[in-house]
Amino acid sequence: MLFVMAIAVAISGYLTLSDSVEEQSRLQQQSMSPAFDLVTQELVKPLHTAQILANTQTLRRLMNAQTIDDKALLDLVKRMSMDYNMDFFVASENSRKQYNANCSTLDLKEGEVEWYFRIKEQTHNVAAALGNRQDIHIYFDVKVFNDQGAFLGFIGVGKRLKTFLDAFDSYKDAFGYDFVFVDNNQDVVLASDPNLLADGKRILSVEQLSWFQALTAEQKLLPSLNNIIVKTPDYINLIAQIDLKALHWKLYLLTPLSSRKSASTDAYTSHTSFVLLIIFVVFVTAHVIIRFFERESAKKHQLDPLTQLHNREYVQWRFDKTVRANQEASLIMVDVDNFKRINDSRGHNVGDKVLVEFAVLLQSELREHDAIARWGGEEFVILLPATKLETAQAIAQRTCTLIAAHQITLQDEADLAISASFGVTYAVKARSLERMVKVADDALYEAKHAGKNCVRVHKMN
Ligand SMILES: Nc1nc2c(ncn2[C@@H]2O[C@H](COP(=O)(O)OP(=O)(O)OP(=O)(O)O)[C@@H](O)[C@H]2O)c(=O)[nH]1
Repeated sequence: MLFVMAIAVAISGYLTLSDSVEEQSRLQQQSMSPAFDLVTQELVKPLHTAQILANTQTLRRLMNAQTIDDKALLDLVKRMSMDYNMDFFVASENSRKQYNANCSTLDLKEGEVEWYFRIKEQTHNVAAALGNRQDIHIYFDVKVFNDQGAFLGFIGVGKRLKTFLDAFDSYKDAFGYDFVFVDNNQDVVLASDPNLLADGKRILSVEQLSWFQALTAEQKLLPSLNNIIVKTPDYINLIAQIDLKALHWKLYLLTPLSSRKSASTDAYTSHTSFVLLIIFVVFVTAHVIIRFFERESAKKHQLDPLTQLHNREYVQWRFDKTVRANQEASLIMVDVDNFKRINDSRGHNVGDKVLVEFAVLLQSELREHDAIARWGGEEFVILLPATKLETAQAIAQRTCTLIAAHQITLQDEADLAISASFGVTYAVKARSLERMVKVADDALYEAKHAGKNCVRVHKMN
């Protein structure tokens, strides 16, 4: 049983391992793909659209005019916003005005509109900034140039982040991961942890985050942290990194391994229980079957304590084999004559001795494949499989003669002569032992009535 249990645990371990690897890949796949989709849909797409529009001739022509046609530019912004279903704006260097999708304009005054003058000075042509603190938005600003490369202003798109953050929150609930957007200065610009959200006053560097600090010096220098596992005293995280090249941003997705651990533990528990249950059922079934066969076998092999002959069960078992083999069979019932008188006159012990010697005499005339049993009292049954009636009758007759000629020698007593009566029957196809015994018994009864010490034959109907 211990061996079986050890195998069970080993199988379970193997199944769990392969399952947990599958489970982990599946979880990773499951948890990452919606995040990638979300980033593409909510962030990369608006950014790319703004980049394409920055190069359109109509926009560049309107923005390149010395005197900006405010109405025409507002119309264009409105049309682009409707066409792409995004809120675009244009900030013009020549008019120092911002043209919004809702047809409003805003003067771009130095000292008041900080982003315009800051991003204008940056070398990158694309910038992203968080704004509108009450309903947080991300703004992508793409520089627009004329054919000569002179700076004309920006085309920008504002993306409301509430949907983005809500979606991330639901993924966080489902998969437990966190995200952190980091700009080219390694500053955290956007994160699922509200405490990390840049608020304009306090900008955190990614290097201040506990998981980043837990990385080795070599890992920190790697171009990508994809598939790096990082351990802090509180958690173990798997990192996935997406580079938003246009913005020079990186997105880190942190998936806690604890949820995977529990998935693996669950898989292990369920497999072990399943395998143990199967082992238990197999064990109990095997036990019951073995016990059944042991009992059957014990019954078959139980010998009569006095004569050492087999019992009825053994004859039944041999008879069933004959039936299965579709064989003919003969059957002889034998009964010691006047046995009561022997018992009464010579005592029970002598009666026993007679039965023992009688059994030996019966066997002496039988063949290897014949089956003999003590049927009860002084009555015996002999099954002769694959034996014709004539042969069985001849065997019965020989045995009858042998017994009648035999003298039982007794200590301090005169020898004792015995005889027996025989009833024989035969079946072309053995079907029912009970039936054959009944017919043979009838023949035996006839032999007794015919004066005993003789053989009688009754054929089966
Ligand atoms: N000594 C001894 N006697 C037994 C044993 N089993 C049964 N008997 C006795 O065998 C006797 C059988 O007697 P009956 O059935 O009248 O048969 P019978 O005297 O042989 O008469 P017939 O069969 O007509 O020849 C009974 O007295 C039983 O008590 C046994 O194991 N040992």
